[in-house]
Amino acid sequence: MKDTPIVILNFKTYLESTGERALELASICQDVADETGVNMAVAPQHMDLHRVSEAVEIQVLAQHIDPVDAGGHTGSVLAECARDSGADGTLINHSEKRMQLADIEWVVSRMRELEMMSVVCTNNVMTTAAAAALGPDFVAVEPPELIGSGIPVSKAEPEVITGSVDAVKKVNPEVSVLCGAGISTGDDMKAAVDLGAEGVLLASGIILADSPRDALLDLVSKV
Ligand SMILES: O=C(CO)COP(=O)(O)O
Repeated sequence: MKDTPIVILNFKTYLESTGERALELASICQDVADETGVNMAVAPQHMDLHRVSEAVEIQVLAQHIDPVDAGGHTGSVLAECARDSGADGTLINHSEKRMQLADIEWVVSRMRELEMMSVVCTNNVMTTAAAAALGPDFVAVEPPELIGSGIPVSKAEPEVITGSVDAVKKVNPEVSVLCGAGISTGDDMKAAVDLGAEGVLLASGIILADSPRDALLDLVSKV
């Protein structure tokens, strides 16, 4: 059983969520999860996976894993290395790190073999349906033009969420649908959940807030 609604905070490459500040932000997420009972996960940069996963009990995800087996692949991110660094799973095909379909399938399968969580990011209803056919744990639909815009997908493009939820039900009802892009407030998250999303994937609204703790508490206050 997946514990939803879930909030996944993607640390991206913001300085505000890098290094020591990744640790601070992950601890805040842990505190908010403990205080509110809302399931939270964090996706720090690869270099921060180990220290973050040592410091918190909430789930820690990689931002990307390469479709490679162990061996001669200099510079690639190996699934087993992410796991041994403390990752419980990974984001796959984020719009800032797009992959080919066969490679997405490869990483989803490897996550399943390693009993790790897979979150495939998509950009619209059609790609959400395609991703659901691969059987990941989650798909996260994020219209790229709204990412980092402060304009929440759950208000600007509600049909992308309802359309994704409907499509995924038909293709593979075991897959949970998340949404993201421009989400930052409790109203944004409530609107997403009311539209059928089982959680949100977000970044700038929390990471760049004056008080990430207050922003997170507000985010989960209505679900
Ligand atoms: O890309 C996103 C999360 O992975 C969304 O980013 P923002 O929350 O900054 O719009």
